Amino acid sequence: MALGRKAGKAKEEERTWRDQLTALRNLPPFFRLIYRTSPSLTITNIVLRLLQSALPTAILYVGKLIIDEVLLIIDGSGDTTFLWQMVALELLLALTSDLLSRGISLVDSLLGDLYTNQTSVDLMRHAATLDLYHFEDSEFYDKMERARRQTTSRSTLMSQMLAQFQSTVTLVVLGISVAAFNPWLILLLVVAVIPSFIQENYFNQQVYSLTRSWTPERRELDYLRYIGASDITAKEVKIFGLADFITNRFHKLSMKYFYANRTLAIKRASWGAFFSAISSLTYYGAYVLIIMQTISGVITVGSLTFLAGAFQRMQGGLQTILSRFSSIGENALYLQDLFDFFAIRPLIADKKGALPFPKPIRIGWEFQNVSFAYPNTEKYAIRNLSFKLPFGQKVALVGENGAGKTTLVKLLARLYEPTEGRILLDGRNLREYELSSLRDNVGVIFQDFFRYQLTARENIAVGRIEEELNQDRIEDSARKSLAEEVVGELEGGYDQLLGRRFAGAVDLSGGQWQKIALARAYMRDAQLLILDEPTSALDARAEYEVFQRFTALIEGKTAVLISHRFSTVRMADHILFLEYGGLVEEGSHEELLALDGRYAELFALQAAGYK
Ligand SMILES: Nc1ncnc2c1ncn2[C@@H]1O[C@H](COP(=O)(O)OP(=O)(O)OP(=O)(O)O)[C@@H](O)[C@H]1O
Repeated sequence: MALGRKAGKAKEEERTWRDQLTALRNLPPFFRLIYRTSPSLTITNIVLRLLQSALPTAILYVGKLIIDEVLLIIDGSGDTTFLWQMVALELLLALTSDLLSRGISLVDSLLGDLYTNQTSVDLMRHAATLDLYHFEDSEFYDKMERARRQTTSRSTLMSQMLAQFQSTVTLVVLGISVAAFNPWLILLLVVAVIPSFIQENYFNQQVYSLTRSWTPERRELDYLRYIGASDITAKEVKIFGLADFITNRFHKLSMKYFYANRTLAIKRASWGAFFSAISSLTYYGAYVLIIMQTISGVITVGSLTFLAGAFQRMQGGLQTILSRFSSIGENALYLQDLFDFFAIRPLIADKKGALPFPKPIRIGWEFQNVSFAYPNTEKYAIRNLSFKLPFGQKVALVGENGAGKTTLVKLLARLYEPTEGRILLDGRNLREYELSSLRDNVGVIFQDFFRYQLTARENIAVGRIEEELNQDRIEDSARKSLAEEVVGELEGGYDQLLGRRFAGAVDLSGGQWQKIALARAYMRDAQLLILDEPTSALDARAEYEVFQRFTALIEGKTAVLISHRFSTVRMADHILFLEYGGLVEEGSHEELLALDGRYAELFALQAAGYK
């Protein structure tokens, strides 16, 4: 079944000649990208290559003049001064050619590095504009993975394009001079090279199809390599003895890919050898032709060396141009992946004439019959949810695992949009507000907040990174979130590198990390602050203290708290009890206890645990 699917997929991925030719239209925008990276280096590159492209013909021609002159001198009618002048000229040309080649490869590599950096930056910038919808879609990951690979390998395409231009000019110059002696040689050349070009092209397409159809597996291989040897997984891998499981899985999958690749490589090599033999045959055919013309006195011995040399160079040159052409076509196909990625547009974006976020908020939020299902799922994570969140209120969301609390928060922060129903803010749909000003005014600390392997200061400053240098604000936030005592114990204080990945870094306990992450909420200073269980690793007393401070310190702002601890939850003005994505009870702690429903039941259960 899986195999059948794979075969079907490979077919679907198969690229035709037409696709490859169509992909060539990616070259002009690609060239513009290169030019934009550095106009001066691009122009220098072209000028150097243009100069270099005339040199092979010139060197061969001077060689011909030298041999003819030597023969004349032997016969007694030559000009020795002219001969030495020509030898000196050839030396000069050879030196220039060497210098130009080195210049070209230097400019190529500088331009290539700049291009790689620039594309990586563009890629990161673009990825940052996309929605969570995209990041939860495996097809998107495949696309991003393919595009990411393009950032480094596409600088080769750049050199290829420029080299192609150079080789073509060289070939035209050589072709004109050879045709002046014997036009048939050109025909022979074409016969020698075209079939091998066709086979080359065919195999390039096959390789592309194979690589492309294996993207998910290659992603899996990368993933296995990562979990097999990473600071984050090392603990579990050891405890559960997973090393063999991971390496075996990696080995099996990588060998499958190897076999698929090997078959193709063998076929390619065999056909390649066959067509090379044809090329050699035609070269010797042309050689015989030129020798016979020399013997019969039609051309001089100097011309013989010129033509034999020029023919060989042209054959090599044409072969390179054609195979490079198919490799450019293939690379241009890969380039399509990069452009496809850049063409992905965020689904959540500003409408025309989007409104600035209200400052201050007057009324607050209202969920009207909101339902939401995650992409590619049928199941609703939020169902027909209606409630009001008045500005200034402290609301707690309660419910068992999977009840929809985090999802509700994501909707409130507009990381997702409701599938049905609407969310109003001050009477207007949340969609009508500018996304950037919304993000500025809504701060969320998630339960799975990220532990940046950066300094303590930076870990706090990410809450509002523009204030990275505002030490007072950072210290103030740390004080409020109880992170101050954590930082106080660090040898390097705020400059201490955290985590395990880099030298000199110090790792923190789960609770200490949470205190640091909570400081981000105070850095943020938004009108709506949401804490989605970032306190679960704190001991009961610390969590109580954190929330008590939190509600007191953000007086006048709206807060949404998620916690499984009722001692914390009861501090909220209003509590929403969610079950299966729907609202089942709401009210203050006392009201909900009096109701004696689901909330009271869970509260009693937890209280019993402490008795
Ligand atoms: N990215 C996702 N893609 C698909 N389904 C998801 C995704 N995230 C959550 N879900 C599903 O949506 C439902 C609600 O999940 P949510 O994370 O909102 O629950 P929660 O109340 O925050 O749970 P917990 O207390 O465990 O944090 C669950 O059934 C979950 O399986």
